[in-house]
Amino acid sequence: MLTPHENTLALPVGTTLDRFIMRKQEDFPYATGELSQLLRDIALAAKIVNREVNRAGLTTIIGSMGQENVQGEQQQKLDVEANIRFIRALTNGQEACAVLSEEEDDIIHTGNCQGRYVVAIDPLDGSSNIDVNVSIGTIFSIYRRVTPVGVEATREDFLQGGRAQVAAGYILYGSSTMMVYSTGAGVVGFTYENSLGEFFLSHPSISIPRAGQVFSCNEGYWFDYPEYVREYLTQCKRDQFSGRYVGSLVADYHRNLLKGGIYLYPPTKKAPDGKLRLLYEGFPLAFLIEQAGGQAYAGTTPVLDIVPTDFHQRSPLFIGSADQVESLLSYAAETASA
Ligand SMILES: O=P(O)(O)OC[C@H]1O[C@](O)(COP(=O)(O)O)[C@@H](O)[C@@H]1O
Ligand SMILES: [Mg+2]
Ligand SMILES: [Mg+2]
Repeated sequence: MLTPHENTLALPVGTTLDRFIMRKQEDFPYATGELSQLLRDIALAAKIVNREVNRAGLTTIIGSMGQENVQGEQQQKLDVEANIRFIRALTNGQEACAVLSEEEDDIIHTGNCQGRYVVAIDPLDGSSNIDVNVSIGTIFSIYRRVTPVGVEATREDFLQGGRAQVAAGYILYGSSTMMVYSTGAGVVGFTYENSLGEFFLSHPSISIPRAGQVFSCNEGYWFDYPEYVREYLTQCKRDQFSGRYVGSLVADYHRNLLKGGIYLYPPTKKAPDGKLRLLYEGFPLAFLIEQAGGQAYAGTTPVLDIVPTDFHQRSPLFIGSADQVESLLSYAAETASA
């Protein structure tokens, strides 16, 4: 008799995302199907954003909005477009009662107070790479609400902490488009077939190699990095590990997830708490990496153990192959004990 997880893994490569989600739900007869529908809603918005990304160079959707978002960062037209598309899909889908987006100051109430889930989202990640046709992405994180069904969601629904996530994932708009997610029973990946308009199972069970030989960080900030990070990176170079940095978190993360490696965004003078946002970048990617057998730390604290206090809170991020993250932590421990 197969366990529910094994049953899902037994599905063949080429299974459509819809069928996969349906079969996975059959493994849990008491599940209501709302989370499954929510994942379908996200996949639908991803297809629309994928279309916009693909033709961005031919439309007026490329370029800057000429204004900053709530993070004080230049907003790109595609940031705004992706934000609209995901919020619309989540609103129309009726499973999410509220959405937290990188592009919005406050929670967006969808008007679906019966919805049992809330979603935190980075609609378009790597926006500095849009204009130059380099891979970009979307990152999402799903919680079951703690407030009662029937009333509006509140801050508490979003500030439950990373270990409370029921699902998380990302879409990579790359040389092919992929959706990778976990509902807490391993990590699966689907590749989008443009002409058929479907995501197909391509990576039935993703686990990150324990020993990676890649480091990914913005070395332009080298002199701002903590000493222990510089020492670790120097050792990586002595060991002739490869340096790989796209500058789109989703793309850097995806490569390391499949091939092994560590991604580092340490605190810098410009960003003393790190640059990446906890609720829609750090938490979802940390949830996935633990599901894939890797590790994620913010300094010396596991990312998923951080208690969030703010929607747009930032945090350092060291994430990837277990051996590499542990090695980095040993440099941190040495510094602390010196
Ligand atoms: O230019 P930097 O400092 O290396 O920052 C790159 C990082 O910033 C981000 O672009 C932030 O994401 P957004 O594009 O969603 O704001 C990450 O994707 C990326 O890894
Ligand atoms: Mg981002
Ligand atoms: Mg973004």
